[in-house]
Amino acid sequence: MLLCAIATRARLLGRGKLLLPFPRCKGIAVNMSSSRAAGKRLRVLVDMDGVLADFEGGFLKEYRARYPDEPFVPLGDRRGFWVSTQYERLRKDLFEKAVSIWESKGFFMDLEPLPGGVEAVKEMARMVDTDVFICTSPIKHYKHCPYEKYAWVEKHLGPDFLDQVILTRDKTLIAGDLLIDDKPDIQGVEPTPAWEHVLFTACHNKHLSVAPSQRRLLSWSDDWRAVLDSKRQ
Ligand SMILES: O=c1ccn([C@@H]2O[C@H](COP(=O)(O)O)[C@@H](O)[C@H]2O)c(=O)[nH]1
Ligand SMILES: [Mg+2]
Repeated sequence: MLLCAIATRARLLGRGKLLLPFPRCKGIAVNMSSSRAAGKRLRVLVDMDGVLADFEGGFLKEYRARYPDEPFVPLGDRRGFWVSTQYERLRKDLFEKAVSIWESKGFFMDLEPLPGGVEAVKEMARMVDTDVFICTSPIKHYKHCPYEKYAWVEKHLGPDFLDQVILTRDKTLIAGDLLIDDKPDIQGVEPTPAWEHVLFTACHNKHLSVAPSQRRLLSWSDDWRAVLDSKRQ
């Protein structure tokens, strides 16, 4: 109620910022960027690995360079989200070898952008009434990964985009209208996340049949603009 009253009396400033009109609050900006507060803004959460950055391709290239004599899984044979689990099935000790690749310095930084992803996110960010965030899970071996994820965003999307980065190991806690993500089952402590999960097609999930209610984005050449429009009121 109090917030409503404040919001009604406040003057809207630019992108979701309210400047309180009360003398004692002069100059205090309150962040009202949530779609609920602003009424009609669309909030899109975009995953990074497997959606913007080529995790699978980068992994296979590095793994083959480091372990040229070991068996490997061609991208066409990838099944299941966890690379490490499939390698472990190939041979037990390959689990650790797989993990050693993404725990290495430079792995996340050097991932190639997936075709069209950076351009799509930049375009989304320019759309009216649209907020876009990069929502990505860091690995627990935190020495390089979190830093390099920020560095990747700065390099490919620009320094202004650093404000839009959300690092979390539980995406169910993040509020948004859409989550574009290649992981088929996104679970966490929140049983009913606010977002609709749009499954981004990747080598490991392309064989899965999805529930009739679930939507897929086949690539960034697919009609992502229509998916966003379908969520606008
Ligand atoms: O076998 C694997 C494959 C990937 N990972 C890590 O999981 C996250 C996935 O993040 P998303 O935000 O869901 O894309 C990423 O940090 C990978 O490095 C893993 O731990 N094991
Ligand atoms: Mg992913």
